[in-house]
Amino acid sequence: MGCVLSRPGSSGLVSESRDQVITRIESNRKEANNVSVNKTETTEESTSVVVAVVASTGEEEVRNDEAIVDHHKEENGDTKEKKPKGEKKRSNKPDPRLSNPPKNLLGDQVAAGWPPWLTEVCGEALNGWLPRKADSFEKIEKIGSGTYSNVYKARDLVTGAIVALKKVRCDTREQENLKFMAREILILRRLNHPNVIKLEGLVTSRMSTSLYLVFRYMHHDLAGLAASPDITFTEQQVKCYMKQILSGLEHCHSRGVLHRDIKGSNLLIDDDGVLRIGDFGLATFFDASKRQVMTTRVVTLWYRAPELLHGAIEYGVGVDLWSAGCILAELLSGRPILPGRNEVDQEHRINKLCGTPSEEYWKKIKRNPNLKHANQLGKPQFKRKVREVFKDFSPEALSLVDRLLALDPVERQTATDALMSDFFMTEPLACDPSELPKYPPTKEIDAKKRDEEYRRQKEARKVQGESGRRIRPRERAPRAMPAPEANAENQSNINRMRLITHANAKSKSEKFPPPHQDGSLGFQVGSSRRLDPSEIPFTSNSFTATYSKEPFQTWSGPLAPEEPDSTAKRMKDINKARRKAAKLKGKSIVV
Ligand SMILES: Nc1ncnc2c1ncn2[C@@H]1O[C@H](COP(=O)(O)OP(=O)(O)OP(=O)(O)O)[C@@H](O)[C@H]1O
Repeated sequence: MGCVLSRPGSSGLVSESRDQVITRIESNRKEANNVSVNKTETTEESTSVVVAVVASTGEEEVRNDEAIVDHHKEENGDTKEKKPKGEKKRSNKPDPRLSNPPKNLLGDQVAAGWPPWLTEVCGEALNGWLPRKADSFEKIEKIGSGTYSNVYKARDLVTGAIVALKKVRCDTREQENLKFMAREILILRRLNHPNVIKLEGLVTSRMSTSLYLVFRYMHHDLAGLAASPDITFTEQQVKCYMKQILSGLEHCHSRGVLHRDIKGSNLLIDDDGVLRIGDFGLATFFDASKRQVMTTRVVTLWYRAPELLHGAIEYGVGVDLWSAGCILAELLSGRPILPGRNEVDQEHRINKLCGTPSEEYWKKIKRNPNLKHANQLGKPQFKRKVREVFKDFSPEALSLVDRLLALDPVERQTATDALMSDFFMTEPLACDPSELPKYPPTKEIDAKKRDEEYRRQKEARKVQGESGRRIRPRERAPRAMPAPEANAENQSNINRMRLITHANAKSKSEKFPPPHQDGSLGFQVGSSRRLDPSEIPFTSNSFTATYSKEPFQTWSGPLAPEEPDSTAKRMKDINKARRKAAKLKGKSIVV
């Protein structure tokens, strides 16, 4: 790439001046327009791109050594750029539905170093940015693994900052996948709030098919902290976390974004106690004033609102508030409150806790008329028991939990209303994030590593003929565990469904602990007894309920990267799994 200048006094990122960018763009425009999406990585670019394949943690990764350029021309989500004189004014009006940006803008972006496939799917989200190059970061270790991404801790060699690099799988043949990745980027660029993870930049190059999202490094996630046997939260700390979650949600909702996957492992926390909502992979734009049909296949099962389980295709902020209510009750009680094994079980648990939905409720929710819905007639009737089950919570906490877990989404009100509730206004007030304890690393992946190490040691002992059973630390006092993953609308979730199906043939679409592995819920491994919320010994003041001494397992996603696969094959797998599940359940399922 052409001239690269450092900008003194900036955040340390290396950038070009506007004139240089314009000159370079003009001189490269012709060449850029000839760049084809299908060119191979080894094609030589006039802008001195060197492509190297490096081995890292067993997987092959494409690393490009293109010149480093990246700057945020706008810190506050303002993507407007001044146009050179004489150039026709283009409308950069944001398009939530990712409609095509003007062709000449795409050309400029390719010239600026973005790969054409990326400009095609999310040109608008790239506005005002230039790509960072991969060799301006040094990978330290793998810290997370999601359905369609691997996350690495890395050092930004330009600024020295420690960052998280989320490597997303970008198969340019899979348009659906690209579309959802693009939506995540676009949404992240619209958001700017201390309690929402900020997309700091993108690492790619014109000829690259890989893409890294750069985020501030976050040391913990709430699922990891909550699952740690050594950590108990005080009410002040719970308030502090909840305040941050709700403030982040308030911002998302005010910008027309529904997160649709609020759960502990997506609530990232740094060493200063600041919580940021992360993983916008299932998020979507919404407009409360318009009717908008959306998928119900969102939100991890345990945190999924009843209207989604009931097939509502029109919904709003209530889905995130329900999840927030589940988290609040979980933090106060020390364990997940609605750990369903599948959708039917989840609905049943909700009914037992929140009461059977009324006729009014069914009239209100807008369900997909083309889908078969379970007949509600003849189902067991339950009375709402939220106030009984959580009777040990403080009155203010109970009142907020009761409101957030309302069956009618309208009654859940808004994040702003929740923030104004007595829970946050009465003593003990939320502590400041900086007053939260400094915790050792407690991510889900750390728990998984501990489990792997334990298994390795156990194997080694077996080989040595040692018979005595030692108790590993997490067996001593297991608490809330990270939840199973949701399935969802996008390809990544279709992939997820495939993996889940492989993991548990009985599962129609979810990954959940099978009965014999339900030790996490307070019962022995080997027991198939279900835990009813009413059986949980909740304590509101000490948050130190007694827990099972049995080992537990995390179920929040495969650690191994997925194999490349074709959409057709995936769909075949999914349909096969669905048929199998239907057979097992003895009824037909609408595919
Ligand atoms: N900014 C960050 N700092 C530190 N760790 C992070 C950061 N972002 C993500 N992680 C870790 O990586 C994991 C996976 O990230 P993320 O949830 O964004 O990916 P995903 O592919 O969408 O995952 P999933 O399939 O679970 O939804 C997280 O659970 C978290 O532990």
